[in-house]
Amino acid sequence: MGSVPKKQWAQVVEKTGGPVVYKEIDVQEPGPDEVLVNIKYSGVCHTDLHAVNGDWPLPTKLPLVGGHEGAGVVVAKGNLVEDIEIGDHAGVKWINGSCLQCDFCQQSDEPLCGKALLSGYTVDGSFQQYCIAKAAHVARLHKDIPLDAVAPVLCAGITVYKGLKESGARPGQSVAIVGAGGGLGSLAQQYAKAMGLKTIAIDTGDEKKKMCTEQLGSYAFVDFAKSQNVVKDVQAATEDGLGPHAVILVAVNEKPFQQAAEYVRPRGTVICIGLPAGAYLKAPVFESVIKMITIRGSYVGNRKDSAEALEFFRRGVIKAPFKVVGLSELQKVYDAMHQGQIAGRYVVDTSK
Ligand SMILES: NC(=O)c1ccc[n+]([C@@H]2O[C@H](COP(=O)([O-])OP(=O)(O)OC[C@H]3O[C@@H](n4cnc5c(N)ncnc54)[C@H](O)[C@@H]3O)[C@@H](O)[C@H]2O)c1
Ligand SMILES: [Zn+2]
Ligand SMILES: [Zn+2]
Repeated sequence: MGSVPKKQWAQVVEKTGGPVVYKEIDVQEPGPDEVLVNIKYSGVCHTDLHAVNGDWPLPTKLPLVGGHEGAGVVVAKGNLVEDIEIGDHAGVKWINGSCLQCDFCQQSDEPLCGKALLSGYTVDGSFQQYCIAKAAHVARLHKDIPLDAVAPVLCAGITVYKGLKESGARPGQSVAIVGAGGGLGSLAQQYAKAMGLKTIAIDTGDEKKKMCTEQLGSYAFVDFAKSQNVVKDVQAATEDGLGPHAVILVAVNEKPFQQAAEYVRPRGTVICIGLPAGAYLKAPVFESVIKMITIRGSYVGNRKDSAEALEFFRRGVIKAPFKVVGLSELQKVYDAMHQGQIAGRYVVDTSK
């Protein structure tokens, strides 16, 4: 493997509940259809915190190296890999690999593949310096793309871009982004803007309000913690008071999943993306029927969605705030995320 070291630094979940342990571990060798990516930067997604806490009905591998927004350079590849070269820039996504043969893979619904490998969940992810992924699934990154800024696009960006497409919202229409101040939410506002949509941001606190309205392009902000009536306030924020055409739910609490159907516009669509632990969706049957509301789930994106979302970013129309800290400080990022204190995204630099 040439210049690839035998040992590397990683953040390891040794037991569910954490904390993560920063330590030296072995570098693995890629299999025949895999590449080894020298991760330079990795975004920290709330999913990584769900994985540490073990709060989803899907067990993680243990010990686990989390992370699934890894941007870096290909340093080794298996002998079956022909369309990506050593030295190319690549991104490790949530979908680390899929069978490419099943009903879903054949129809490019790779996230639905029953054999999908999940980076930082069922296989080791990007919170290490050298990460393995299936060559078919690593994102191809142009060399003019900065590896720190692009990291959050590899999950958050792809996911919200896909969710906006699934919503069917058209240019000129309005979309409520619920959880707008977080990683997915901040990128959702930027993708929506680039797609010609108007956004209403819903989250809490002055820092997030300022970011959403002054930096990310939302024309209105509803503070869910201060509002006496979120449903009324969201509807009132639309021009005719009838509510937004679509709602993108990226919040980490159950409440908004039980409110969105009430304020979405007749004929509107509620897209569920956030995955709060143990939560249930709720919608009034009467209003949902007579308003002809659609409620649907949206789960990351396929390879084409990923390439499209990355192309928006490469063109310079997506700019979301992020802060860089060393990989060694990952636990501090989790603590802040747990408190809901992060506006935008944290990205870890694997060299420190
Ligand atoms: N479906 C998918 O494919 C997919 C992909 C990636 C992440 N996710 C999930 O999306 C969620 C968000 O991830 P993230 O990394 O953006 O998290 P984050 O912690 O960066 O942001 C979550 C935001 O939700 C806000 N929030 C909490 N309660 C709220 C409420 N009642 N109303 C409005 N906003 C509220 C928080 O203040 C925070 O700003 C997580 O559950 C994550 O696992 C899903
Ligand atoms: Zn993610
Ligand atoms: Zn498959």
